[in-house]
Amino acid sequence: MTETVLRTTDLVAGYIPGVDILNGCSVYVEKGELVGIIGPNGAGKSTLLKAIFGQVNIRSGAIELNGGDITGLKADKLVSRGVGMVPQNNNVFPSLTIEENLEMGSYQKPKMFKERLEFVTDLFPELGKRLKQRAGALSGGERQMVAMSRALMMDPSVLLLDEPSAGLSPVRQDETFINISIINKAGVSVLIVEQNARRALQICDRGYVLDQGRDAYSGSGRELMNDPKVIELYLGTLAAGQEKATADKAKAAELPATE
Ligand SMILES: Nc1ncnc2c1ncn2[C@@H]1O[C@H](COP(=O)(O)OP(=O)(O)OP(=O)(O)O)[C@@H](O)[C@H]1O
Repeated sequence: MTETVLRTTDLVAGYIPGVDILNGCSVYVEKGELVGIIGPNGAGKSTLLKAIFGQVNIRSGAIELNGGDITGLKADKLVSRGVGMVPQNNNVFPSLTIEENLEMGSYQKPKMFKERLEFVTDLFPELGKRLKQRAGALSGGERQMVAMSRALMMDPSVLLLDEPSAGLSPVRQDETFINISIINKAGVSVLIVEQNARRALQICDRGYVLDQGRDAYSGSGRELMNDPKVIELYLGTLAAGQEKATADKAKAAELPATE
């Protein structure tokens, strides 16, 4: 039986009074799922994650975590309830070591540190070897790995990732998508917002296309990637879309094997 970990229902939210950015947005994540949010610039993708994470005023609608109402809770409460968030920018403390960054991730429950450190270094052995290295000295992709690991230190019910591939080179983007798959395969439910729509849909179980603050389309990653309407409106032309998807898929199939 499926179990819904996160659900937004008819969410209306915005930054400035009288200006709504989300206009009735309903999405859900089942336990163990990797769900992607794609859509044009300004559609409200990042705003959706920020609204879930208590950083945007919610005017109406509801957010539930594991069946309990979390609408309007502030970020620190949400973290202790089981929401992990990796913002797009400034998501590591550059002057701290990797280990100190991970400690910051478990500051609400320091007793969990040892066990969770084992969990994240099992997922990413490279982290375990470099615990004393300063986060500021890492590549963009490695920093993203630290940021995601930091959010995993509280053993979240759901991990929210805001455009994790933004600003990374194509190779680092590939590494980041592989790392997200690794996290999800370890049983973590993930909601990811991405501008790199095709690449995100390749790794997602399900996805939503957000348009003007509404969930305009939803389906499996494959369905959305092959839906002519979605391709035409959001992924480029049909032919180019299919060509690119095939090339990306071939590349994706190669990458994990070459690690
Ligand atoms: N802090 C803010 N204050 C006021 N308006 C904001 C703020 N952040 C975002 N917006 C506005 O909200 C709208 C949606 O922005 P959002 O970042 O959620 O879009 P997005 O779908 O993530 O797009 P992109 O892919 O370009 O980041 C935009 O019109 C943006 O200008």
